[in-house]
Amino acid sequence: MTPEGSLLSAEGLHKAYGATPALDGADFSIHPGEVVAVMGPSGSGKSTLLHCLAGIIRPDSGSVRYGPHLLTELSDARRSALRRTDFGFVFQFGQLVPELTALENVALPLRLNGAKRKEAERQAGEWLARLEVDTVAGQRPGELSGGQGQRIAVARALATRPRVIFADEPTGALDSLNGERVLTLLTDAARDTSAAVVLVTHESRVAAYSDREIVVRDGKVKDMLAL
Ligand SMILES: Nc1ncnc2c1ncn2[C@@H]1O[C@H](COP(=O)(O)OP(=O)(O)OP(=O)(O)O)[C@@H](O)[C@H]1O
Repeated sequence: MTPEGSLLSAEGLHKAYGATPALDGADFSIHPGEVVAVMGPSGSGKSTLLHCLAGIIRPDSGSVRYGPHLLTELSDARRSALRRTDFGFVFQFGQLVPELTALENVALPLRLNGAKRKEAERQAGEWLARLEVDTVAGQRPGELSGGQGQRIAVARALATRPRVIFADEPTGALDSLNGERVLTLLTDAARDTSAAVVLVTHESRVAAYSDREIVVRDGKVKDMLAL
């Protein structure tokens, strides 16, 4: 299955950790600008699916295609280069560099992609304003609230204008008001920049921010519409 016009698609993914199967023939596809919520019980394989789609881990079998690239065939170096230029990541905890200020954290991926310091910090400042955390630009992660930290993580994920954003329980550590705010900002900004979002979540209210929901169960993917 390579659904017509999809940006990222996977077919027949299998992955086991020792004797524990995590993915058992999972298929997936997402279109440019689409927000897909990945739901499912704990241990069903959601994070493993996300890591395979993002080229962080290689499945035991099956293929992942991103645009013209067959991710599952690329070398580790090519996959990491593609992750840096084309993908953005937001996880539940601890992704900010503790020694850097909020502004420097958001500027970092731009610097890694070759931007000069001044230009990287100018763009980072714009993203902080957009995520409503420009007032804490000079503070370090240890001095921020959980909600502020996640907004900065979202700003950092969006700053390089990735084609795909992978978010694994991005609001898991936040109260519901902060969580909803972060999700609104993430999905609005993604839609504005036509980035696709793969959003792994336990919470069904999060699915309200998506265009489509899928459920992972026992390592297989089911389309909610088909259930
Ligand atoms: N690094 C690992 N080593 C060994 N087993 C693992 C590893 N990562 C995941 N697993 C196992 O693979 C299965 C799928 O895990 P995965 O984290 O993908 O599920 P999940 O749906 O994201 O779970 P949760 O919602 O609890 O985060 C589980 O049985 C888990 O214990």
